[in-house]
Amino acid sequence: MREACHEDVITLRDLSFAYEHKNVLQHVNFSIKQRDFVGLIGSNGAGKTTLLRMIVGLLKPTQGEIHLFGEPISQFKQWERIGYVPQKNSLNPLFPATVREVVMSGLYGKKSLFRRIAKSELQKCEDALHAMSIEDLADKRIGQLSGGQQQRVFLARALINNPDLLILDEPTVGIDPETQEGFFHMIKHMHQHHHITFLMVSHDMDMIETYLGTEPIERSGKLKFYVKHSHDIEDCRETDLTHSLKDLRNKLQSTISYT
Ligand SMILES: Nc1ncnc2c1ncn2[C@@H]1O[C@H](COP(=O)(O)OP(=O)(O)OP(=O)(O)O)[C@@H](O)[C@H]1O
Repeated sequence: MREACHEDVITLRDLSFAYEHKNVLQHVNFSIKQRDFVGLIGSNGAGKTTLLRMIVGLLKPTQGEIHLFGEPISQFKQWERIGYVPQKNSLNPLFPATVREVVMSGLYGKKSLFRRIAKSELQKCEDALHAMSIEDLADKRIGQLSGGQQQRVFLARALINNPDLLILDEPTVGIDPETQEGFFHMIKHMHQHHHITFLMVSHDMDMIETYLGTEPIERSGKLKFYVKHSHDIEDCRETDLTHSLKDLRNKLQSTISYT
């Protein structure tokens, strides 16, 4: 069971980044504590995706430090604690994998792709498919799915390790408003009941202001950080992720369209 505490999950110290000679981020300082929900806002080109890519180790800062769960990123090895859903438009729609293969790939991390897959790992995959209500899509090619369905596949992939931290880069871009609403219900539920820490880039100011308040807690250049801390959550009972999401899914299906 995850404990509510004040451990820093992400610490950014004096972080700067430049692509060749173009400065994108300068002297960013911010920390995210366990079970915070952080909304990262900024105009196009402000450096939001660049920041997320540094946090998940895909880009190296030009200057400054990143700590993950208290460890310098260069020494951090527990990548299964972090689920990352990149921006939809950075994916290749012709990728020739099935939904199940994409979700399973979330388990591999930095381990070999060619090792034997254990029964327990197959079960984790089925649970993640089930939680996102996409069991019936498991054998379809990812490229054949709608934008909303693809986002659920990538969320299932990010959830397969039961992560402590979920990093989402504009998860609802290109998705219709009703599906967006269902999606936000779901991630709020995951935040409140599953003690997951969230870092989410979004342009949806309605959702950000409704859940995280109207004032950013921190500004850095063109970036604004909106935060809901764990102690602001009224009801934070923890329940089993798969079953709880199934319940939520049933409730949502009876009120709004969720596909
Ligand atoms: N691989 C790259 N090489 C050079 N410049 C890049 C590269 N990727 C991004 N940039 C530039 O860096 C800046 C920040 O890009 P980034 O994608 O981080 O912005 P963003 O805030 O996520 O924008 P958006 O809201 O449009 O997704 C932009 O000016 C972009 O053109």
